[in-house]
Amino acid sequence: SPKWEKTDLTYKILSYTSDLPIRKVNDAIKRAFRVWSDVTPLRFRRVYLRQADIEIKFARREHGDGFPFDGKGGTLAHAFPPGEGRGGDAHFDNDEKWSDVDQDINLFLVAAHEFGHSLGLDHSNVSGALMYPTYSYQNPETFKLPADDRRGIQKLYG
Ligand SMILES: CC(C)C[C@H](C(=O)NO)C(=O)N[C@@H](CC(=O)O)C(=O)NCc1ccccc1
Ligand SMILES: [Zn+2]
Repeated sequence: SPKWEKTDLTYKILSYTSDLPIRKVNDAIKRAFRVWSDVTPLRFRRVYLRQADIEIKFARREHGDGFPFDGKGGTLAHAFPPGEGRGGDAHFDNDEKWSDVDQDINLFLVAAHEFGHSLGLDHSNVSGALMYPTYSYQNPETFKLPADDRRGIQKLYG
């Protein structure tokens, strides 16, 4: 499966959700990247003007990549595997109610899952894994990367 051939990766946030203050979105995304940099040699740097490896945006319905979102519920977000251009990019469905506390959809957890895809991970069939196909809330304050996800990412970038 495709992987990045460099460890210093850049990301750029192109748009936001109106559900959360900008600083909370920035922080959730920063913490979601840290989930993966904590267990690999990967480093993530935010850029503001130049093109980035991983471009992040909130969008609804058709948003230019041929994979339209589906309104509230269902698909929450999607991300492209490593590569040039849209490779690595992560899109979040702006028809979801994004949150940083328990009710609604926790942005940190979804972003950590999407960035797993951005780095080359597929879905896991291990229940409880971050890369399991379906979202289930857990307290982000006490979040610890499950062993299956750690194994998966270290197989790619260990
Ligand atoms: C076929 C893809 C495009 C489905 C999409 C996904 O896996 N994105 O990475 C997605 O939004 N999946 C939903 C579940 C679903 O649509 O049935 C989800 O909860 N993804 C986010 C997620 C999953 C597990 C842990 C944390 C977040
Ligand atoms: Zn997924």
